[in-house]
Amino acid sequence: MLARTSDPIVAIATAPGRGAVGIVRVSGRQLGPLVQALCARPLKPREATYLPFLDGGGEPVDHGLALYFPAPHSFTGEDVLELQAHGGAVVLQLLVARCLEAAAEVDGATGRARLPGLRVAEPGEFSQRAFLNGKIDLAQAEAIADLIDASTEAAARSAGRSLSGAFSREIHTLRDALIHLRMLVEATLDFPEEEIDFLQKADAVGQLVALQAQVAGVQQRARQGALLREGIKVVIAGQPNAGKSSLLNALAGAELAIVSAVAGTTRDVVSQTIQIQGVPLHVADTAGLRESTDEVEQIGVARAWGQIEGADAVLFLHDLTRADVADYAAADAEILRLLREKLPAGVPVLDVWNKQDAAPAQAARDGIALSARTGEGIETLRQELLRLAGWQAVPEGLYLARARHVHALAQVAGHLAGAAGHLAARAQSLDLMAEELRLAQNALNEITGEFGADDLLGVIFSRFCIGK
Ligand SMILES: Nc1nc2c(c(=O)[nH]1)N(C=O)[C@@H](CNc1ccc(C(=O)N[C@@H](CCC(=O)O)C(=O)O)cc1)CN2
Ligand SMILES: Nc1nc2c(ncn2[C@@H]2O[C@H](COP(=O)(O)OP(=O)(O)OP(=O)(O)O)[C@@H](O)[C@H]2O)c(=O)[nH]1
Ligand SMILES: [Mg+2]
Repeated sequence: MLARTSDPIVAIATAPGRGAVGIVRVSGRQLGPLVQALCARPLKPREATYLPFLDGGGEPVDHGLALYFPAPHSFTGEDVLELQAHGGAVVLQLLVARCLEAAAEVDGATGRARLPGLRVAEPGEFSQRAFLNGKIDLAQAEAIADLIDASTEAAARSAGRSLSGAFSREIHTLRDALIHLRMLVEATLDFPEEEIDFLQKADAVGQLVALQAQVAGVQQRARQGALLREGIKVVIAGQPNAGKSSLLNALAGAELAIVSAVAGTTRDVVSQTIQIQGVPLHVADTAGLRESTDEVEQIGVARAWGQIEGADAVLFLHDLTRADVADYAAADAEILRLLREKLPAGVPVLDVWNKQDAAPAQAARDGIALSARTGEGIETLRQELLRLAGWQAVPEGLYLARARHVHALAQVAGHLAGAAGHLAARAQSLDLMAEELRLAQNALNEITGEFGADDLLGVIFSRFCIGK
């Protein structure tokens, strides 16, 4: 649950650990008396002032820059005080403690506490206030967290674009077109005798078709953005000694997993996130799949299946030097049968033929032939992985969307399809069409948070880091 939104709050805004500068930030309704206690003078709005930050005895805790942003012209929309101090864990803790202490002190001028109720902020609470005070919408607030968490340049750039409001503006454009259509339909419902004429004249069908196309476009870019943010999980599976660990190492460009000629080397799952054109791929190397009497190996095989069941794509690795041996091929066929049985529909299984360097020239096989040892064919595999992930390298206009946004857009598309059905059926079901359009708008509004349940907000903001 989120804490009370009216309390003044304080937190260290910079990353934990040592740094040249560290910032303590306070947000609340009336910070003047607190400023007086800490800085011993009033601060000019939005101007950096170098001064000592004072403790209760008038001694400096640190010397730094104080910044005061009077409401509503601040990040949160409330009064904000920033103490930009030296970046040490202890000095910043001392400053937070000093803020709490000064807030509780009685102000000589008023006879009341300087800042009643000041408390340490919950994670995400500064951004939550910015949202509640209309400084940013929900999609932008999420973009702040995504920008901070971005692990690739492409992810950071598209989060920056969402933060600037580009994603929200597209959602607003869709919403405006939707509202226009709703007005048309609702007006027709109010004047039933003119119905056909009205909708035809305004080309309601054309408007709806155009809107569906726009939603499809945004959906596509949001899906790509979600991919950039979340990536996909790729599991390397196959018989012992196929070269699974060698392949993980080749993809990662590092000796992460133990490679040996002993069949059954890998037992624990070894996972690594690699990037291909900025798309994060979470790759897992697993134990070779075979019947075993070794207890530890059995556990390894069970873990491998556990990984496979959670995969977005499986690389089924085969040893080309043994692919024509009847027993080997039969074991592969059995593994494939189990893969099909255990994998949800739609999860691709890509055949990868390893040890091409050591295999005699072969007839072409479905899938990709490569050598984890020499690196031959690895680039082809990387491109194929991008394709499997659904990456289409849209060069411009990506937003770092979340699964939540993709889901909401799918709902919008579903309701619009419903509306189109009712529109085709005409008079009998115009009220049903109106309802579908209303539901479509609700789903759109959920993205920017202009309509949304409190629990949804709680989930989003509680995942922020403290002080954000
Ligand atoms: N020192 C510091 N750097 C920071 C932040 C901060 O809080 N403190 N931010 C925190 O995340 C980000 C910047 N976000 C901010 C957003 C709005 C305003 C602000 O003062 N807005 C006013 C005035 C706008 C204007 O002059 O154009 C407003 O919206 O009315 C400040 C910071 C990144 N860098
Ligand atoms: N010639 C050749 N040998 C390879 C290649 N890839 C792997 N090997 C060798 O095949 C053997 C097994 O490689 P690993 O990567 O340990 O195989 P694995 O599939 O992880 O095996 P388990 O962990 O036991 O299931 C090692 O001796 C590797 O050096 C390759 O592309 N060419
Ligand atoms: Mg291995």
